[in-house]
Amino acid sequence: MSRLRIFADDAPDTPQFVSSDGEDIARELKKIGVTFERWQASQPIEPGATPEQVMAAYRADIDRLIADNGFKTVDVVSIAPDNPNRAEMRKKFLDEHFHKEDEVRFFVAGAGLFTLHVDGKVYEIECVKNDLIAVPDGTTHWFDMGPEPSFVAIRFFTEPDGWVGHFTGTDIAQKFPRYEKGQAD
Ligand SMILES: CSCCC(=O)/C(O)=C/O
Ligand SMILES: [Fe+2]
Ligand code: NI
Repeated sequence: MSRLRIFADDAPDTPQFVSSDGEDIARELKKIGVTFERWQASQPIEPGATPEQVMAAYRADIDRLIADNGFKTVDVVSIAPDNPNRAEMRKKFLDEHFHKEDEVRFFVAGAGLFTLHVDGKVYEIECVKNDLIAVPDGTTHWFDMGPEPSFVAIRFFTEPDGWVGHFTGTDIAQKFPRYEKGQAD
């Protein structure tokens, strides 16, 4: 089940808000310009499936999102717990950064932890299969797939270069909870 926790950015031990209700999560995130929707990831995909398999299975959803939003690039992050590069892949997103475009991700299997840092608050979102999240450009955040990652996410980019992260150099991400779970579905 997806879950949102909201903290003050100087109080990582004390969440001010906790909910796994989809409408609660969408309402709270809308206040900071984030879209959160639960879709239907209808095609069975296993973490570790190839990008080609994922793209083929979700072609209709991908084409609709591209047509509606003008995305220029689509890719897939698909990782199973036994991936030999998992520690390196996890590290890539663990520190606070932002993007110069919206971050649009559709989880079609497994789970991961997005944490957003906005106006003195920290929004920790466990995203699971079926969740679509769109984070506005410039929002500082980090993402933890956990020590035994297990998820598949389709990523949509408006820039032709795909994923480009701008790191802020802060240590805030190290003060907030990491993702200790693997699979959530
Ligand atoms: C959930 S997809 C992998 C993480 C990612 O693309 C990103 O931008 C994290 O901040
Ligand atoms: Fe990101
Ligand atoms: Ni990022």
